[in-house]
Amino acid sequence: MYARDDAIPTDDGTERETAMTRTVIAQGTFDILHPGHVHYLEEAAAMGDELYVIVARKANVDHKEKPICPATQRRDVVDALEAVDEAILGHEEDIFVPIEELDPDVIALGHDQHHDDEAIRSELERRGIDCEVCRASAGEPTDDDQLLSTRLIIDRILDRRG
Ligand SMILES: Cc1cc2nc3c(=O)[nH]c(=O)nc-3n(C[C@H](O)[C@H](O)[C@H](O)COP(=O)(O)O)c2cc1C
Ligand SMILES: Nc1ncnc2c1ncn2[C@@H]1O[C@H](COP(=O)(O)OP(=O)(O)OP(=O)(O)O)[C@@H](O)[C@H]1O
Repeated sequence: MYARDDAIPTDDGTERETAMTRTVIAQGTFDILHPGHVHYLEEAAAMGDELYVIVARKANVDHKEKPICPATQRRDVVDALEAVDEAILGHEEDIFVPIEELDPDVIALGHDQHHDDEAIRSELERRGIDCEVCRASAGEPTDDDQLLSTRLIIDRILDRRG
């Protein structure tokens, strides 16, 4: 399934056909990357052709501890991942502004994100954005010592060095 127009040259170069690109959005805090983030972003990338990642602003992280790293650093590290086409800083006040600008085909919510899927769907509808909302799966540790959560990494640091 495709959505966004992309002009491409035909064999004789005189006319152009239309191909479509399926755009996916993932989002999150991404403070101290770990393999769970890689799992999520690779799964989100596989849902379409282009993956954009919205990196949450500190002010909007209000359901847990604020991130340690600045937003630009979190964005730059996410942007360097192979699965990611572009990471962008989220909007400070209205989280639907980047969605309106990017006009995605899919929003991939993380497996444990606190957002209510139905509330997001109805806000998208209200704003006239035609977009699927799906949930990604949880990445599991591949060995007992893996830390697939920023909070667990910070807890381990505090435990060992605090
Ligand atoms: C569809 C969607 C769009 C979002 N856009 C933004 C945004 O523009 N700015 C922002 O600061 N956070 C944005 N967020 C992130 C949330 O506000 C929240 O901070 C985010 O879920 C981080 O939590 P997590 O790291 O626990 O997943 C967005 C979340 C969703 C689901
Ligand atoms: N183990 C994991 N498997 C799959 N997705 C994950 C995993 N850990 C985080 N994610 C996803 O990555 C995105 C960003 O997550 P976030 O930055 O909150 O990381 P976190 O490790 O869950 O943080 P914290 O431990 O502080 O809650 C979210 O969509 C989240 O669901």
